[in-house]
Amino acid sequence: MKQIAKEILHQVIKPRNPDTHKYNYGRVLFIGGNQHYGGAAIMSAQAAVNSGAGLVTVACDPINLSSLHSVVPEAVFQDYNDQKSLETIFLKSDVISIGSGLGTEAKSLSLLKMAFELVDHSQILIIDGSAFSLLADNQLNLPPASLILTPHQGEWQRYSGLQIDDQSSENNQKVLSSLSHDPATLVLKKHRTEIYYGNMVWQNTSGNASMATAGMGDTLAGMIAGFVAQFSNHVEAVLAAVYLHGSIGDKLAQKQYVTTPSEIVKQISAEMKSSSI
Ligand SMILES: NC(=O)C1=CN([C@@H]2O[C@H](COP(=O)(O)OP(=O)(O)OC[C@H]3O[C@@H](n4cnc5c(N)ncnc54)[C@H](OP(=O)(O)O)[C@@H]3O)[C@@H](O)[C@H]2O)[C@@H](O)CC1
Ligand SMILES: Nc1ncnc2c1ncn2[C@@H]1O[C@H](COP(=O)(O)OP(=O)(O)O)[C@@H](O)[C@H]1O
Ligand SMILES: [Mg+2]
Repeated sequence: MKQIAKEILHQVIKPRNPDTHKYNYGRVLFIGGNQHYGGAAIMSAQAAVNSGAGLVTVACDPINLSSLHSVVPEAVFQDYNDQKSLETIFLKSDVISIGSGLGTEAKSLSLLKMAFELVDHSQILIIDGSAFSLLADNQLNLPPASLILTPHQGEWQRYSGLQIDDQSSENNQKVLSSLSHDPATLVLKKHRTEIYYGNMVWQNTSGNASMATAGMGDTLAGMIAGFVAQFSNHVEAVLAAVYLHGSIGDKLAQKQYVTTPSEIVKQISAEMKSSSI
């Protein structure tokens, strides 16, 4: 298993070409944020915006509209009940992240099915949070797209059928390759998060227990979305996002006991700047 170290940031994050505009940095769509979990979609959007995604849209329950705009005015709102408009935005997106705060009700399942039907080979689909509970309880095949799965160990247990004690590299690789036709990226979140792609396995070396706070994974999904939207090698971009998320937490934990998602997102851009030099 390879260790992910700081060098990955310098490898992935490069100075921006001066002659560019926002659409060169990717269109990202989040589908999630039901009546109870609006915060999850908002935290993801905030992380993607601060990671440099060019245009971020959040398709969520309309109850979240004013809180979304008060926290992240940069994000575009889309009512997830308006199927036609959602489909139009979906087809124009480079990266779609579904599941953070999606919930497990009938609406959540119909949105997941819609995403699996619409997604295309040229798009990157991130699957997070509630989507794993839906996948575990319903017979759905993963679609043909560049897939990035970001479960925590409990979600992976539910979906893969592997008890946490049985989640060895060999077992995880075996299940992952059986789940999808094309190689998918698995980000198995835990104290030392592991990333799987084909026959490669990496272990993160950053992150700490001050980060065991609600929304920390939603924030990571947003950072991954922002990174894969703008950096071309999407596996390296995932490694960099995972490392940066943990290393920001490590810096903050030198001076504080608890780290919140809002504090992480404030540091992303400055850390990216110092890594790009
Ligand atoms: N403000 C908001 O809007 C927020 C919205 N959120 C949204 O909520 C949805 C559900 O997300 P969720 O994480 O609560 O998942 P859930 O399906 O209840 O599984 C949790 C169970 O799994 C187990 N477990 C085992 N290993 C684990 C590990 N490493 N890390 C964590 N858990 C681990 C553990 O079992 P235990 O160890 O306690 O026996 C635990 O009881 C999802 O859409 C998410 O985006 C949240 O982000 C919060 C903020
Ligand atoms: N003890 C820990 N050490 C390192 N990282 C942690 C620790 N606890 C939580 N994290 C990180 O926080 C995130 C939690 O993700 P998740 O459980 O999906 O959160 P949520 O769904 O509440 O947003 C993961 O990236 C995980 O690696
Ligand atoms: Mg989560």
